[in-house]
Amino acid sequence: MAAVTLGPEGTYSHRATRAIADAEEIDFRQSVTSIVDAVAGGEYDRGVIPIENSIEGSVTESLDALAEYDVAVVREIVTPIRHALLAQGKGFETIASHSQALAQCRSYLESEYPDVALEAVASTAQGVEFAREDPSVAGIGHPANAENGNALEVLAEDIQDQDSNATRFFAIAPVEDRSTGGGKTTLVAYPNANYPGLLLELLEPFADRDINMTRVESRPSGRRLGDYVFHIDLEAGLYESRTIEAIEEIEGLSEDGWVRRLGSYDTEHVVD
Ligand SMILES: O=C(O)C(=O)C[C@]1(C(=O)O)C=C[C@@H](O)C=C1
Repeated sequence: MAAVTLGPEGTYSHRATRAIADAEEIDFRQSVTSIVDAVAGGEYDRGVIPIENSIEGSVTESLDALAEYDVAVVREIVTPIRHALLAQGKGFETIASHSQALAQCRSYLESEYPDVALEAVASTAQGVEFAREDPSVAGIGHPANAENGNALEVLAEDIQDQDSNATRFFAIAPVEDRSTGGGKTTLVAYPNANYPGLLLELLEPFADRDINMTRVESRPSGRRLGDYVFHIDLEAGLYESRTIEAIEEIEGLSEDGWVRRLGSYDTEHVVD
């Protein structure tokens, strides 16, 4: 199964992708949006994108791409994130990594390297590659990246602010692969309305049917200030009549906008 994820080799997204595709079938892109675009266009059977981190919260580029493109969510992959500081030696002046990783290590960086410049790059593995090429740069990423090519020193391990640090990824697929089977469902709703009680009305159909909502996140629609797209995750499948009925109510509230059912799926925990 041909899959695409955030590169280069060695990103956390790459590690998550190995749960659904063989190593030789995985290609890399430089941004989450280009991954979603490639899957929506049918270039790949699967794409893996980060959605949410336990310390830093949503990966907003991923949410916005899911609202913009028509794709299916076919699996949720949850993995622990344990960051290491990698460099050719101690003489670096810049630490390069993905903005999420820099934020997840904020306390460590403020206490150990208050004067070092932080540089946000396309991915953790990209930062590590810069460190491999340049002794003035250190990278933050998975410790296994130290051994890829010219070995780097592991200057510190487990530098994330919380031991329990974990990220949720979505495995996405072309829309034909949308499934109604699975214990969780993701929706994106754009009511294109703004009146007192709208959010309450969007939540009630689920509460009334005892459906547990595991996440609701609003993102700006980009059309005007105060206008939002809602990303909703449910602990229920689209094969259940209560889920269909609740979504039909949401569709009724969104007559001037739209509701997209991204699909139902199960969760996989990847520990390595
Ligand atoms: O840069 C990587 O290694 C990624 O796979 C991206 C990403 C993210 O966007 O959250 C994935 C997991 C970690 O939370 C840090 C970075």
